[in-house]
Formats: sequence, structure tokens, C-alpha cells
Amino acid sequence: MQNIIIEAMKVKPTIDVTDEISKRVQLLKEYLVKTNTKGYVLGISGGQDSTLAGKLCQMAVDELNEEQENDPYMFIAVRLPYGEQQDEQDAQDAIQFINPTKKVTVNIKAAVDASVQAFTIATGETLSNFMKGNTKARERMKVQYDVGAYYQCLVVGTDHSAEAITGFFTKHGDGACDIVPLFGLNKRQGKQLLQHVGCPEHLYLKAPTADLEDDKPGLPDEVALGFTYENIDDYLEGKQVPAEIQEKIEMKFKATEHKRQGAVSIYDTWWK
Ligand SMILES: Nc1ncnc2c1ncn2[C@@H]1O[C@H](COP(=O)(O)OP(=O)(O)OC[C@H]2O[C@@H]([n+]3cccc(C(=O)O)c3)[C@H](O)[C@@H]2O)[C@@H](O)[C@H]1O
Ligand SMILES: Nc1ncnc2c1ncn2[C@@H]1O[C@H](COP(=O)(O)OP(=O)(O)OP(=O)(O)O)[C@@H](O)[C@H]1O
Ligand SMILES: [Mg+2]
Repeated sequence: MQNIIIEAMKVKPTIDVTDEISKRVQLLKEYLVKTNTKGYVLGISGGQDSTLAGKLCQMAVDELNEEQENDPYMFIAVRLPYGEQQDEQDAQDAIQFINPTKKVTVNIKAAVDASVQAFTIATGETLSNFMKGNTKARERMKVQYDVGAYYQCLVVGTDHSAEAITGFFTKHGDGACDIVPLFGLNKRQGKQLLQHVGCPEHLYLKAPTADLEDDKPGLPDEVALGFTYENIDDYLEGKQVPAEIQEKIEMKFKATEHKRQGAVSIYDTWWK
């Protein structure tokens, strides 16, 4: 099972950092040219993944602009707080580090609250904080697609292999995007790439958080998952992890297969 999962998640036990950066920047450049679009858009949270994906996008756009003299390509960094964000300073530090072509801030609170309230008016029921968390992630997705549509830019996703393996993202929320430049890397390899491009340490040493639940601000992913990224990274690098952790990881992988597949049709059998 471990080998099958590693094969699907494409993680290598060791990486050449320079090569990993250049392959991903190259993909971002080629895809812009091929799709005849004007750039990329991505929500910047202040966490590790969007800092790395955003930096790679800006590097791609900068390189393309140096190589050609037509309309400049752009990378649009989007701040998407729900009200006030507890780690806003990290988000600002990430933006300063990326130095994006353009920055847009949309507070998603009014839209999310209206949506949750409309549900209650319609059904008489209340969405849980957990469910509302997924609404926040889907609202962020909508805003990024609005920005992308207006400026003719593609939406970037931050999904990487240490997240894809557990399906730890909101389906059609942060999981919905046009390109995933980090896929194939685990969490510690992402840190290596950030270190190489000179990212401030505090942005990749902080505890990863989805930060979606009103009653649990900054809830660490590792608490929500019940195991650590060290566990996941080791597993994806083919190392042995404790048997009970292996079992938990593989159960999560199986339970979230629907998130890594397209919608089920009569031609699909993977779910049987
Ligand atoms: N077997 C199946 N086949 C096909 N579809 C299936 C299905 N089971 C559920 N579904 C569908 O999927 C939905 C549940 O999926 P979803 O809405 O994603 O919800 P769910 O997987 O329950 O929750 C998302 C999880 O990802 C975490 N997350 C979200 C966003 C960002 C991050 C982060 O790391 O930053 C983490 C979040 O904290 C939470 O633990 C169901 O409502 C149903 O529509
Ligand atoms: N407050 C926010 N503002 C802007 N974008 C956000 C916000 N919260 C989440 N996102 C978007 O959703 C993505 C998924 O969140 P996730 O927590 O997995 O990544 P991260 O915050 O970049 O890194 P980490 O996993 O280390 O916390 C982010 O990469 C970002 O693009
Ligand atoms: Mg986060």
C-alpha cells in the first residue's frame, strides 16, 4: 500500500532543490504561454504553502517578462481574511517576501455570514463551525476565480503531496484551481525550497493551520489530523512509520479518494 501511495503522490526520498524549483517555475511559465493568459492569482494566507507557491509564480512571471517585451505578465496576491486574521502580520510578511505584481484584499466575512444565514433562514438549521469553515474555503475560491476572470489570470492551488495524501483540503474550495505547482513535494521538501529562495524563517517554521473554524482559531493541522507532517513526510519518503500511524494515514487516503478524482460517472469504477 505504501508503495502504491508513494507512486500516486510522486514524492522522491531526496530532492535536488534547485532542480525542483526550476521545473516548477518552468511549468508555470510554459502554461501561461500555452494558455494565452496574463498571469496567476493566489490567496496568500501567511502559511508555508501559499508563500512558496506565490514565490514560484512571481519568479515565473518575472522571468517571462525579462524574456519578452509584450504586455507584462502578472502575479496577483490576494488577501482573503475572514474579519481580522490572528496572524495577519505573517500574511503581510509573505507578501513582502513575494513582492507580487499586484495585491488585492477582499474580506470574505460579509459573504460567508450571508451564506450561512441564508441556509438557516431556508432550513431552520445551523451549519456547524466545521461546515462554515468549508464555506470560508469555498468563498475564497470564488473570489480568486472572480479576480482571475477579470484579469485573465489562472487560479493557482497550493495542494502538495503531504496534503493530497490525506485529502486535507476543502473539496471545490482550496482544492479547486487550475494548476498545482507544489504537487510531488512533501511538507519538509517545501520548507527546503523556501529556505533556498531566501524566505524568512518564521514563515516556514510556523505550525501549519487551515484556520477555518470560528471556535478554534489557528487550530494546527497536526491536531486536526491526529498525526504529524513528520509522520506523513517519512511515509511519503518510503520510511517506516509506527504501525498505528501507517494505518491512520492509509485510512485517510482511502476515505478521501473522492477528493482526488473527478465526479463519478457511469464510466468510473474506482469507488467500487
Ligand atoms: N465517498 C464520497 N464520494 C463522493 N463525494 C463525497 C464522498 N464523501 C463525501 N463526499 C462529498 O465531499 C464533501 C465533504 O468534503 P469537504 O467539503 O471537503 O469537507 P471535509 O472533507 O469534511 O472537510 C474538509 C477538511 O479539510 C480541512 N481543510 C480544509 C481547507 C483547507 C485546509 C488546510 O490545510 O488549509 C484543510 C478542513 O479542516 C477539514 O478537516 C461532502 O459534503 C460530499 O459532498
Ligand atoms: N486567510 C487567507 N487569505 C488568503 N488565502 C487563504 C487564507 N486562508 C487560506 N487561504 C488559501 O487557501 C490555501 C490552503 O490553505 P493551507 O492552510 O493549506 O495553506 P497555507 O496556509 O498556505 O500553508 P500552511 O499549510 O502551512 O498553513 C492557502 O494556501 C491559500 O491559498
Ligand atoms: Mg494555512
